[in-house]
Amino acid sequence: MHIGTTLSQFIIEETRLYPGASGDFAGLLNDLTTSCKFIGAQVYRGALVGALGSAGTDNVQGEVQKKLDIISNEAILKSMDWTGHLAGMASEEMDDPYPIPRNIPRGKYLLLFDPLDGSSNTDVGISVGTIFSILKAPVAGRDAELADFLQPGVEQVCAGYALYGSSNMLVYSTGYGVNGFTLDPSIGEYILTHNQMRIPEDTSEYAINMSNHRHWQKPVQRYIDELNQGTDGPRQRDFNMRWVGSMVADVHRILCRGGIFLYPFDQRDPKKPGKLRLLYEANPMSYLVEQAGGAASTGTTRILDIVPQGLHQRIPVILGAKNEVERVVAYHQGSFVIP
Ligand SMILES: O=P(O)(O)OC[C@H]1O[C@](O)(COP(=O)(O)O)[C@@H](O)[C@@H]1O
Ligand SMILES: [Mg+2]
Ligand SMILES: [Mg+2]
Repeated sequence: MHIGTTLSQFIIEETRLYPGASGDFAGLLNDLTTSCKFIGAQVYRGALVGALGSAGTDNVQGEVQKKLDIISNEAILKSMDWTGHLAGMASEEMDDPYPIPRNIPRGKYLLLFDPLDGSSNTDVGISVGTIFSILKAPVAGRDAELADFLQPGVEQVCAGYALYGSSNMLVYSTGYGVNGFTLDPSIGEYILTHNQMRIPEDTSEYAINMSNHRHWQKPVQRYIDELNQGTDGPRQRDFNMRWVGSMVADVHRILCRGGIFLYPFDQRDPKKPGKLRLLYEANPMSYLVEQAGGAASTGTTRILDIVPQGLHQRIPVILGAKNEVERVVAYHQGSFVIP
């Protein structure tokens, strides 16, 4: 597909790759990306539409919800629950799966999403986004049960995100590489601008919240300390650090120019294996990263192989440049011999 292709043209072309496709998936993706245009418009208008600040409610994660968390969640539910493409939806902001309204036919797909990623940045004008993951419903045409959502990441048929940053971008994959589209506000269309995005196997840029250093386990402390030692240390070259505090923005940077992103296990709350959610954040981002030639691990396990135990399960996340992720994994295995 050539640069300049509209998203709808791209989706139609991609559907040709699936002989016998009904068009349901194309319809689902079109409807979902329309809600991303709406959410983006709310984010960009911000204070003008009273969208900033806290909603004063807590979510199932025990976090105070921002108004934009709620606005985004509602936008996706309302633009998707009547389409007939879905057997069910699950959101980072809702305790339980969202049942499709009674009078609507149940579809073939399940939609899982983080309606607004980077909530701590909503009120300060820093990039935020929406992350989504699409699975096949084990039994099409009936209400999805909670267990239906607990499929390993390898089962995803599509994953992506919308980034509400200096421009509104949509990046996704259906298993044929990763492509990025930029919203042209003058025509309201996403246009293909980033074809077949690739992550270089090596990098000199890492992203981690350094303020958690003392809470990390030894392998991660060792890895990060060596990066910070630069030319004075065993890596014998300098590394640069970036941390936006919005996973969607940090991962987008890695898809654009490479890097490694870590939100590792930390000992602050040993019961909580990590901050990021497996189904809404780790799985879709790991799918994109692997499709772009990178790797994604907890430090000990390939993320896409994990069998989810719960809707809001959290895990450690280490993803990006293949050789760096493999080095962190090797440190976890206690082998100091780098592969
Ligand atoms: O504030 P911290 O500890 O650096 O955490 C930042 C991380 O938390 C998140 O904001 C969590 O996502 P939500 O905003 O969707 O809750 C990630 O986007 C980001 O990578
Ligand atoms: Mg998030
Ligand atoms: Mg969120």
